[in-house]
Amino acid sequence: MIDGKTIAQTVRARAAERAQKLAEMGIVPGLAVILVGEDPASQIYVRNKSRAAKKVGVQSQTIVMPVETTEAEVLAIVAQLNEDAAVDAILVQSPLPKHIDEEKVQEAILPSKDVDGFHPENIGRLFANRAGYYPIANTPRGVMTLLDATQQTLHGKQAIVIGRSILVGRPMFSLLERANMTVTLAHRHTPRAELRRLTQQADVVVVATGVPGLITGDDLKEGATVIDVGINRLADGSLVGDVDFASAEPKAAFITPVPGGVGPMTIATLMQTTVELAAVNHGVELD
Ligand SMILES: NC(=O)C1=CN([C@@H]2O[C@H](COP(=O)(O)OP(=O)(O)OC[C@H]3O[C@@H](n4cnc5c(N)ncnc54)[C@H](OP(=O)(O)O)[C@@H]3O)[C@@H](O)[C@H]2O)C=CC1
Ligand SMILES: Nc1nc(=O)c2c([nH]1)NC[C@@H]1CN(c3ccc(C(=O)N[C@@H](CCC(=O)O)C(=O)O)cc3)C=[N+]21
Repeated sequence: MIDGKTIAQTVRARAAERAQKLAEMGIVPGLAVILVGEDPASQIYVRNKSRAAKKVGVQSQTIVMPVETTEAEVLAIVAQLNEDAAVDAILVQSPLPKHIDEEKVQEAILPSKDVDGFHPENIGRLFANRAGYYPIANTPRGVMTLLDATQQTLHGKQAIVIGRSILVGRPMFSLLERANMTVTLAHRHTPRAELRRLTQQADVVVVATGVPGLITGDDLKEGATVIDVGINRLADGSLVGDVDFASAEPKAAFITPVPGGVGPMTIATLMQTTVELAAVNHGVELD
């Protein structure tokens, strides 16, 4: 079992240390989160994020807007936060209500404050494997930290990423490719039988679809590493991932639970990125 909570704690402690260093220079890392409407996964995220920010020494504010908010109103808030020197990092919760063009909002955020790494400029840098600092989406970045913690060799091995969103799947693909893995990117058009054939060959399986129980033990190779990104709230109120944990766990060498796996890592990595952006934006070099 990959203990996301413990690894997240280590990342958070390191972020707190760096935030402390910045505080000594009079710099308090600032994070602004915009939440429009009510998405269950986003609400969990917002709640846990505020708690973590307090512990790390990040000044966080959450701007909650009703579901009928217009695109112009969201863009106006983004413009205001872009100008605000106390804000180093801006996060607009995804998904936005359907009447708002999400891409337009993502492109309105200054690339230097783009804590999700959604801006095409930052995505392009990641995809092109550019050197230098730029923000990378926190969930896939956190997954790389979890994989690191398993201390296995990734290069030359096979990985499959299921799901291709800009939030998880696409940056995950780039990061695994950057680790010199051979990566397959699967999605809704991947035929079920083919998906199974591909996952059965993979050393690392990352599932980010929002489909509970999509991957079971029968889909996996013996000794695979299974990363379950999915967060699904069932009718009975329980929280489950996209992997059928009971059947997958005996087959896997390493597996992340839900809750307690990727979720806490996302939060910790968000704190890490916020502190990094604060340093970069103030021209401070952190060790
Ligand atoms: N733990 C964490 O920190 C985080 C968890 N999440 C969770 O991860 C999940 C995915 O999030 P996100 O990427 O934003 O979701 P999206 O809905 O944006 O994307 C889902 C992706 O899964 C693919 N997909 C859907 N159904 C299937 C299927 N049956 N077979 C293969 N592929 C499929 C879709 O394919 P197509 O492109 O063809 O439509 C799409 O690419 C959600 O449960 C979300 O709540 C998200 C972010 C962080
Ligand atoms: N712009 C944007 N960036 C995101 O990164 C983003 C987003 N929008 N929209 C929603 C999804 C979802 N997401 C989660 C992060 C952490 C937990 C989390 O903390 N999970 C814990 C908590 C469980 C609980 O509290 O019950 C766990 O899995 O153990 C959940 C969900 C980030 N997302």
